[in-house]
Amino acid sequence: MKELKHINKYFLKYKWHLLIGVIITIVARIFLLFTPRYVKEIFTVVETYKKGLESGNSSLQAELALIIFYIIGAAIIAGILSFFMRQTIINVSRYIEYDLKNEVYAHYQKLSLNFYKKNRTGDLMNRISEDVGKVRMYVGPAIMYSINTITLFIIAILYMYNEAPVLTLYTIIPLPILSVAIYKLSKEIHKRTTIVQQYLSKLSAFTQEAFSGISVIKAYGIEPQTSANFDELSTNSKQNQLNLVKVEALFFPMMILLIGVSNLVVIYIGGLQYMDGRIESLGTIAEFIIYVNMLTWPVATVGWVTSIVQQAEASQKRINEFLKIEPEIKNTVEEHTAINGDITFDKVAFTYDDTNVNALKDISFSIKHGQTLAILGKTGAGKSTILDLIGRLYDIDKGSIKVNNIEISKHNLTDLRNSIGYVPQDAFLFSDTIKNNIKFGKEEANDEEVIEAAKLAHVHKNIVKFNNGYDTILGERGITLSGGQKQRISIARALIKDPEILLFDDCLSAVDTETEEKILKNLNQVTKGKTTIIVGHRVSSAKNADKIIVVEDGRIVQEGTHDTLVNVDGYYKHLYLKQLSEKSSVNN
Ligand SMILES: Nc1ncnc2c1ncn2[C@@H]1O[C@H](COP(=O)(O)OP(=O)(O)OP(=O)(O)O)[C@@H](O)[C@H]1O
Repeated sequence: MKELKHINKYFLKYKWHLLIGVIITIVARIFLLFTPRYVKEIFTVVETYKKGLESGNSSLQAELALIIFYIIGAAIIAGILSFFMRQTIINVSRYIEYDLKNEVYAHYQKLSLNFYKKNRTGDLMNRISEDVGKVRMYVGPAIMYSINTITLFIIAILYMYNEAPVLTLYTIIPLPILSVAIYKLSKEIHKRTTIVQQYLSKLSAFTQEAFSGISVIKAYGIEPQTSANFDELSTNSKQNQLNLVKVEALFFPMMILLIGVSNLVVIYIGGLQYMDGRIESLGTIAEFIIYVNMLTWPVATVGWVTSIVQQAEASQKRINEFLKIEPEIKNTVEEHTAINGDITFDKVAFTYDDTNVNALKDISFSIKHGQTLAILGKTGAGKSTILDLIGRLYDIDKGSIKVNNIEISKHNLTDLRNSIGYVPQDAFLFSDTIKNNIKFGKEEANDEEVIEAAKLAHVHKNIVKFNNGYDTILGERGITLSGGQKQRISIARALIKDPEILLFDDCLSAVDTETEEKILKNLNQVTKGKTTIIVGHRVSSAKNADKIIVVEDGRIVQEGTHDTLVNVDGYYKHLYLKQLSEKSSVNN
């Protein structure tokens, strides 16, 4: 129960709902327990009548009618109260499920990128859905059935003991056996459920990845292998489900057997006692048979509830594992910090935790507010890493990064990120309209602003050609768009934000050089007064920059402007000449 302590704060939040639920449950059980007593009453009335103590038939009918009326009345009241019992306790479990899901989701969002690299998406999804669902079972049904059992047990045993103490003893003897048997069975069910759960987790992680990468799977024609892998996983999953069903199937037969045995005990011992005259009325035996049947299910639920609690504990443990993870990147400054866009890197070194790749070894440069910096270099040189560090997606190991002459860790993290318009290398679009994808950069933007941003990113003409224009829904990851269109929508998203700092990570790689020139020309206008960093592989995207740096293996190997760098031997001049000759060969 250590892990489930986490839920206590929610119990406290909904304490009044729960208290009302508990009271209703108790009252409902009291009404339910009227039935066996009235059944005994019926026997007594009939027996008394038969003994000829009653004077007339009509009185017997009237008395029986009254008792039946009471039984029906008590059953209706117990039914109505049971409805409200569920409406309170089960509703609370749904509220807590909702709160817990939101808590986990909000926490996921705070966690750093490293967390997402270390954990598979399917696993994250499972913990927020399946595991939270299991914890709900503890919050709702487990608590409801426990109160139910305790109340029913106390009241019923009191009534029974009062009526026939010895018979009570014999009646309840089989119940602990039932409880222990169900507990053992539930434990086995739990063990097998955990295995089923693990396989479901693997299956959903696999499926999620396969569908995200469906275009690659199709392009490589590896559907048969993927299907075979899926088949293997789902066969294992099915086998485990069958193993589970086998033990689950024992549950009801075992209960029916024990109820049968208990009934026989009541009839046999009750019969003997009736013959001995220790029990006055046969009604007592009927009453006890109803008690036995009423108590069997709650007693069985003791084992079942124990298993629910164990499962919830295991699930909450998995949830807590994630909730305990502290975000690596923390906002340490609550007050707002102004950002105008001066950026300085001083001897920055950075190693990715998960791969141990020392991506940046010694990077120093500075760029003033309103200037443009271009970063070039071979693939894997560390260019994207530099951009990620400006947005503080990771914290550096050595050196310092300052924005506005203040260490970035001393900036309010939200302000820092809000001041950045970032266009990633891999444009990600949500399954939503084009308009909303662009407005993602500025939710309150109006249609004119959206169109303006799309025009600047040179994608407006493409969008209006779609039947639904800006309201065109994009498939998952925008698969209905070309790579270049996706990149340009991603650029529009950054531009509409009108941020102080614009970071373009090789975001024109999928557009032709002609469109690139047009976009760059537009960018020249928009980026006036903003600090802009363009990462690329083409000289065309760097030549107008105020400063160019060439990165190689995590270090700056060249620094200058286009005019200075084309005159020095090195990567930039080489690239320039190569791209110049490619261009002239295309023109010829
Ligand atoms: N998220 C990450 N986790 C671990 N290692 C990473 C991660 N991103 C990049 N790396 C590694 O860090 C090094 C620098 O990568 P980076 O993406 O910064 O290079 P780049 O210059 O932008 O390359 P490209 O031009 O291909 O985009 C590479 O060796 C890469 O494998």
